[in-house]
Amino acid sequence: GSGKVTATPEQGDVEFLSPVIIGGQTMNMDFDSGSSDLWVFNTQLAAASQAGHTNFDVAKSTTFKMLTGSTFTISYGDGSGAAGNVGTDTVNIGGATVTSQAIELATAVSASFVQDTQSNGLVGLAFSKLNTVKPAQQKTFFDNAKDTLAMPVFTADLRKAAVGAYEFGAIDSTKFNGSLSWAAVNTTSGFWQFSSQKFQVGTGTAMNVAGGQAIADTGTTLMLVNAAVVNAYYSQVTGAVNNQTVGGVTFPCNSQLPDLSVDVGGNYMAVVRGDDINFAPVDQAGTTCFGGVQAIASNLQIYGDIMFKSQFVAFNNGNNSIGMAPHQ
Ligand SMILES: N#Cc1c(N)n[nH]c1N1CCCC1
Repeated sequence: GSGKVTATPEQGDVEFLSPVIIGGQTMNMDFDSGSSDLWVFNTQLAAASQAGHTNFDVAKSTTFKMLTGSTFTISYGDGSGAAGNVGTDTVNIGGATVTSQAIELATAVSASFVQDTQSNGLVGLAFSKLNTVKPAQQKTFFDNAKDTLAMPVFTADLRKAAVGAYEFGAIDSTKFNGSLSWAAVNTTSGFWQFSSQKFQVGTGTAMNVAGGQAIADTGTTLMLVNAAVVNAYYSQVTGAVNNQTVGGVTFPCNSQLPDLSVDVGGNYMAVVRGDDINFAPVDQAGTTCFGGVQAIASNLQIYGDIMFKSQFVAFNNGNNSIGMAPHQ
């Protein structure tokens, strides 16, 4: 079969939320191709952490089973994290169903998750080797579902300030222009990682990023790239400054931003629209804006939602490849 759900952007496209039915309870969750734990807000959490959230209630599920002795602890690159215990239940995402999916029940979550009351947990869609459950590591929803899907794929169709979709088991070719360009994925790191060794600012010449690698990460809001890319890009933007106070490059909100093209697997240049790189104002007057492309001090670049807003992306675990094409 296959399963399709909406992907609804939060204010400012900070993240995208999708409905997941767990033991008959519908939870709006953040699908994250950069991590591999499925964890939920639930009634074990302190009342102050539960406030404003939809909280999964084990007692209301007739199919939930505790995995006695199992725990999870996850921390993300932005310093946020969650920890708790684990059970299994039936998970239905748009019709794609797994009957015994590990459900990680947070007993502690960091402040940024508590404050984000629209999100009630994460669905990790990276490779299961990154799952944090102990003593026995658990599989992701996609790993559990893939053999029952018509095709071992899922796709991300994320749209700027508009409702998009995640689909499991099918590739909807009406959603992208032309045909998908496929790149080999190196699964060693547990991420959807591919070679990305070139970039181009606007209509300029293509430049090299030595040893450039990138991961496709729906759980990251921005695009975190090599400092050489950041410098080359913002050198073309009048008034762009590296603003330590706000923690990255800002520029005048009325800037005409160039597109940024990045190499995917050596045979496709994914064009990220300049308009999408104007992420958000940092001041009340809306005169200074924060860039959607920022530097990361590592060779592993993180292509997050800023890229997904320009590119339809297919994740293929059949032959471990990633397909991209401009949105239709
Ligand atoms: N940082 C970070 C991060 C990432 N690289 N992928 N997903 C992330 N998060 C999911 C929820 C909070 C952060």
